[in-house]
Amino acid sequence: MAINTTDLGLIARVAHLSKRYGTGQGTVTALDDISIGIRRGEFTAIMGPSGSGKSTLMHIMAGLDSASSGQVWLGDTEISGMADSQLTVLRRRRVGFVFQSFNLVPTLDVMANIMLPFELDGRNPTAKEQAWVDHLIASLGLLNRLGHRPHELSGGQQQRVAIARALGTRPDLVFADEPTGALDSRTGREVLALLATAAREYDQSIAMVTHDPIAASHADRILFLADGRVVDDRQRASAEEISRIMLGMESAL
Ligand SMILES: Nc1ncnc2c1ncn2[C@@H]1O[C@H](COP(=O)(O)OP(=O)(O)OP(=O)(O)O)[C@@H](O)[C@H]1O
Repeated sequence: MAINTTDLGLIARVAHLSKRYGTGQGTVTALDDISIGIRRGEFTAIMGPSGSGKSTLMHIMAGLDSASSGQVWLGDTEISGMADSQLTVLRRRRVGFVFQSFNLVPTLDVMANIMLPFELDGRNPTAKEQAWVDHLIASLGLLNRLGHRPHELSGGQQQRVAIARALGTRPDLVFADEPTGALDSRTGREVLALLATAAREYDQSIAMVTHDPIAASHADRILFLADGRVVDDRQRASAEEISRIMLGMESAL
């Protein structure tokens, strides 16, 4: 099936995606025939109760895990069925990650952490890319921290370094996995505002997995998963509305 995701305004798409773990009676269906698209330039939150399949969906869309059946596209590239070596290169060039635990390299300073995706790709940034990285560093307030190691920074500062690293190569899609999970609420709000700004001002597509209604309320769109299926799809919602939807989902389980 040839699908041009770009024509659909989508940066990523899954069709009839299922993921099963184990075999026989012990089989767990983590994702059950999901078909969704992530829209280009949007900040999308993926929400759902514990065990609903959020991380599994994100890992498969990011090429970190394989599907049991169904198809997965990043841009116009079908990644389902790709060899691991191809996936590694694709992730390096076209995907950015922001994790709850920041995942910075402790022995590298801030500048080296931010430049790591270029380093891993075995190349120097072009002048235009370096200007973009410099802009990110300045706008994320990291200019006077460039020589520091991660342990010398606060949690919020470390997450800002991780965001600069994720946006630096202008990836097709940034995946954020509970990016505010390790931060206090005020610092968490700042990080969410930065992600929302990246989508609005830089047209950066972002998919964020979270179980926090306040975090999801910063997103342009919220996909709700329950039991491995998409059960709701909203364009913006308040934290209160999201909590109500989540409560309804949990009582229906
Ligand atoms: N490697 C694995 N082996 C077996 N089962 C797994 C594996 N990974 C996930 N699962 C199961 O798949 C289902 C979905 O898990 P997943 O981690 O995607 O949920 P989640 O919504 O991200 O949960 P949480 O919010 O608790 O992180 C769960 O029932 C989980 O136990």
